[in-house]
Amino acid sequence: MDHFRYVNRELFCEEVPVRELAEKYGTPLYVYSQATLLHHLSEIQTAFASAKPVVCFSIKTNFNHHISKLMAQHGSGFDVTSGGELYRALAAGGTGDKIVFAGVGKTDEEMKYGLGNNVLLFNVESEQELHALGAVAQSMGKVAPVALRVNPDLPPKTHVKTDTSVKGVKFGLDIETILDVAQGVVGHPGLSIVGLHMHLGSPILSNEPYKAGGEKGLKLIAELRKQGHPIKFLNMGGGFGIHYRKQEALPAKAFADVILPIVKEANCQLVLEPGRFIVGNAGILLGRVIFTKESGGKHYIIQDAAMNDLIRPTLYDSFHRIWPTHPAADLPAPPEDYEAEIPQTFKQNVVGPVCESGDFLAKDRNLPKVQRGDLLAVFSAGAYGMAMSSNYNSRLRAAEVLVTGGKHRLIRRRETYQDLLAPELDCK
Ligand SMILES: Cc1ncc(COP(=O)(O)O)c(C=O)c1O
Ligand SMILES: N[C@@H](CCCC[NH3+])C(=O)O
Repeated sequence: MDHFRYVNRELFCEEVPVRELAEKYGTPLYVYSQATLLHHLSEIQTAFASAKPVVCFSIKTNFNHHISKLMAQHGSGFDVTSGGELYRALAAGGTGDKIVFAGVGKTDEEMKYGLGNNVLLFNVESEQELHALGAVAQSMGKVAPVALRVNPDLPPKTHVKTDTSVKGVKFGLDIETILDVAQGVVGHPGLSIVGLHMHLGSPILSNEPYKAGGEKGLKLIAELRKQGHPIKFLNMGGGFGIHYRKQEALPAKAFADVILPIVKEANCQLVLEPGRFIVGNAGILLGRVIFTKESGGKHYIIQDAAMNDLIRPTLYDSFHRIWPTHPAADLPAPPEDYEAEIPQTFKQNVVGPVCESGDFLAKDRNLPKVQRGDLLAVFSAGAYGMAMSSNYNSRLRAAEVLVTGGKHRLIRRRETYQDLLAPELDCK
């Protein structure tokens, strides 16, 4: 469910017309619906309730402090992948017992930071990391709780740049070598191998990979226990897909249907690391049309949201629905099928002002004619949108607004020109 809908040809977020938000806070602007966020978190909590999972919101998808606080207040823990993310998780009220620390390149300092805050699990991705973590833990008089991350070597599931469980990616321990690595640390005084972790890729639109990965995991857990490792946790990661193009994603229950029997058979505590599923459809990006032009036979809409605000189309050729916030009387709300003939539309490229040919939000998209000053909504932008934004071209990062019911509040102010220079001016 999401709470962005057209009423009388005007786009609302919950009970607020988004035009009001653009007028008050300016553009480009990220707008989030609190009801959608909490609905998706609770959909996961409910679907997996019988296993009493530790749900760790993957903070990399959207690290806004106010969103993290909402997550913590509603029972979520955090999946973090850097010292900075751990800092944010703790600042939002997260506690170590519900934090998992992932990442292929944790530094000694980051390991110390995690150990000092008693994180639930370190998801360990290589033999060197395992030994380094053991040494750091010993130097602190601690034992590090470890979930070994396995790369279960499954067929491709998603975009080549975001598939994390095919052979040859940098993530996890190869399924062929993980048991040897585990054997090498039996009895290590600084390590306790208490879990198995996998994160298959993102976004995934089928539950089959979770079944296949989980079944491989079951065999590994049995072998690890034979080696003497007290495996208590099965962390199935994140990756649950969302609706980008149309109603194409599975409900959380479909993932629970395949994961719950595996966790039961493994006799483990389930850990999950969903990100996109919770926040992806809870956010839109608003851009205002600056100019339109024709060039080389193509029609361009140049608006003020660019690749530095939302890099997913540039990076992965990702599809985000885009539609005017005030479509004309005879235009529908965003169409189900942009490839089909839509009356009064023609193929246009939606681009930003950045000096790169790759700066686009949509290519050859059926869209109606727009004018200077019109507002466009880019849908499903709540995950990996603001989080992957940058100051490229010295553009100011967008503001973020959270809507709940008929109320709205700024949760990140727009950057200023002074913000751009500040870290440099700190260096005299
Ligand atoms: C280890 C790990 N866990 C969780 C996630 C979150 O994935 P998603 O946002 O698709 O749920 C990611 C990102 O893909 C990840 O790398
Ligand atoms: N950042 C990606 C997915 C990678 C997830 C991180 N492991 C996206 O925008 O879809």
